[in-house]
Amino acid sequence: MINTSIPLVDLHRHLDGNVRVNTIWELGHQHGIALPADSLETLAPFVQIQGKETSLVAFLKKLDWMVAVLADLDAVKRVAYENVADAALSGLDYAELRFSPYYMAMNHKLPIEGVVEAVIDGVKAGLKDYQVKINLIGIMSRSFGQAACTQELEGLLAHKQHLVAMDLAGDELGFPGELFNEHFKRVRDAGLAITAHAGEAAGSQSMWQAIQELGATRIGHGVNAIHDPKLMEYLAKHRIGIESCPTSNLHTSTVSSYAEHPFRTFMDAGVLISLNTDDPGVSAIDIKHEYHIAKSELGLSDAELAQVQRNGVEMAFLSESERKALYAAKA
Ligand SMILES: O=c1[nH]cnc2c1ncn2[C@@H]1O[C@H](CO)[C@@H](O)[C@H]1O
Ligand SMILES: [Zn+2]
Repeated sequence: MINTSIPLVDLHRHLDGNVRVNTIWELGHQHGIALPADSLETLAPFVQIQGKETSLVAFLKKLDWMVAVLADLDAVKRVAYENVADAALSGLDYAELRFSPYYMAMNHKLPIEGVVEAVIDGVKAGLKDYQVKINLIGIMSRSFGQAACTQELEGLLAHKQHLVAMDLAGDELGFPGELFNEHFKRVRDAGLAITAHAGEAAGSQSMWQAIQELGATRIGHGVNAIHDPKLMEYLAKHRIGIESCPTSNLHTSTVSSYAEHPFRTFMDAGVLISLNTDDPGVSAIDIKHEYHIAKSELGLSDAELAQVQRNGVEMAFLSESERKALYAAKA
């Protein structure tokens, strides 16, 4: 199912949506933070999806316990370290880990720039112990409004040499992309690439906005493009990559079943599309699960899965020489 001669990548993976249940438990106890359950087994349903949620916003609440236990910068560093370990142990050759420092900092009033530094440190430490290539993407969490995103942007730009791109995540319906045009002008001026969550809770208009106004060259989810033939054509022609996360789309009720997921529609329209996990800790999945689902539920053949694997490498925020090196390591 996974072609071992092609690099396996995950380009859409929230570091702060992938905190181990055991780590939430340990950090909670270490820092005297009241948790909603008195055992590991009973804690899991508070942080992992059981069945599915009714909306994106309901889904996003599951991440709140993951950041509630980030009581100090060591906790942030630990979570970043474990994310590198999890990526390597799940068989990935390359992962782009994205994180929202404002969201990670807010419960315990940590310094935003300090959180960015702790994530970078934790990833560095992880790379000493595990074999995987990692790049970081900074997130602006739109759910906290424009001013919070300005603070978040500034904390991230202070360390822009450690980032490959910036993203906009959170409540897409409540906080449309137009509110963040100025923020993304600064991102473009800083020379970083841009991806944005769009067409997940809102319609195709949100994707046009992300592409034409924010400057996105990749789109997270993009599910709702299929209702807009002009957009589908545009995506294919301009090689705008769709970072698809089928299980997350089911868990947020963006699609009502795997059978209704439009992954195949994108492929048939010649759109560049890859498979990703989104919030592996919340969805309790790994990348292999998504390839398994793509085969068994989305109906992709092994040849199509190989194409999806290659699409991921093509979409990655890597230089051409890094892309070649990734392929060479598998040959
Ligand atoms: O599927 C998703 N759609 C939109 N936003 C998301 C998703 N998963 C996580 N976040 C958001 O990303 C930030 C943490 O990295 C938080 O703002 C969280 O709400
Ligand atoms: Zn996401």
